Amino acid sequence: MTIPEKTLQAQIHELTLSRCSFAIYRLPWTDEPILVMQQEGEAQTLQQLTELNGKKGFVLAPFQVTPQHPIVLIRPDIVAKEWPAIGTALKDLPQFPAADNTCPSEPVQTETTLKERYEAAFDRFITPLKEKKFQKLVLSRHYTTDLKEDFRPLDTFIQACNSYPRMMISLCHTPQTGTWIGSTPEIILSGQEEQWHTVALAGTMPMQGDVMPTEWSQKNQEEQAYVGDYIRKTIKKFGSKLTEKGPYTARAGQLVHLKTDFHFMLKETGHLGDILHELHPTPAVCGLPKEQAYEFITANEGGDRCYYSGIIGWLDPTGHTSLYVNLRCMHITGHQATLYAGGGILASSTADTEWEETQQKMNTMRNILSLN
Ligand SMILES: C=C(O[C@H]1C=CC=C(C(=O)O)[C@@H]1O)C(=O)O
Repeated sequence: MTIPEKTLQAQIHELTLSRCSFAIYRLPWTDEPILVMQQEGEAQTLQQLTELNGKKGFVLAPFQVTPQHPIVLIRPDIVAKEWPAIGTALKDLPQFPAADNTCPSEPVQTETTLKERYEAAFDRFITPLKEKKFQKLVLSRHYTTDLKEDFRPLDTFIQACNSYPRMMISLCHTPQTGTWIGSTPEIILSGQEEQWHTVALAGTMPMQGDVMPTEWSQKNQEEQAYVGDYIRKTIKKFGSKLTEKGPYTARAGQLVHLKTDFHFMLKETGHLGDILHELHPTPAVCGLPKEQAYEFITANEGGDRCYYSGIIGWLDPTGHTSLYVNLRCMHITGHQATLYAGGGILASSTADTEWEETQQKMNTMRNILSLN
């Protein structure tokens, strides 16, 4: 991706310190940054995904909606593509008030403390799995790291674009959500007119140098099949002419996942919010049975997922929609970043392997931070 002018880097940095609402994103296999910005007021907040029916804009939805973490919708007063047009669009902006600086610095935890905490959560999760109360539960964690003095969000966005051509890269800021940067491999809903697409993505292995490993363990195959079954069942309620491709091995940075593509037809696009409400959270980020798993995770995970494992992207019922699950992401707070990752746990899982998998997933963001 071409590097924008230095003034643009500084301008975007300033905007992340204000009460402006904007997103810059880049779709997989494209080289085109897209800016969506609200020129006045703050992003709309919603309490339910169904409220997105018929709406257009850039969406950031949390894993769990709470008063602190609403669904936000950035009104697309400005949409600009490519750096020169983005630079022009940002020239005559009104002055936005400064963001509340209410984020006290988090103490940076040692790896030993983080691992002990993870192991305790793993124990809470594995017991009901072994008792067959759940078929699958996704356990996630987060950790906070200090950023370099000269950290610039747009630099990191560009590093992510250059490092991860297959992923959807985003930098999103609203007063309600703060600043999020991510690099996600997982579509939740994309398409236009009658043609729609979603995926079942689960199971993880590291790349072997430049070679994609393709021998999948039974555990990985099972955890992906749960996601596939759930998506198939959900999509059948809304769409017709469902076709499926996979599971096949798909690369995501230095990892590979098992992926099934689902293509289907929608007669009308005014109810995309209903589909999202039914799909989210899929067993790729939650578990089965869904409602009980959701309750269990929010009560027992021991952390706040905020916008990690929620939904991020562009929604347009009359044009093209590209919505993703917000994975491999981080929340920027002052001079710190909080990175998030999780993984599917089955009764056969072991804590060490699952911990290692979250490390590898967090490396997606960690690696580009160290490039800055
Ligand atoms: C929950 C995450 O990944 C999901 C997507 C692909 C593979 C996954 C897994 O192997 O567990 C997860 O379901 C994450 O990146 O935090």
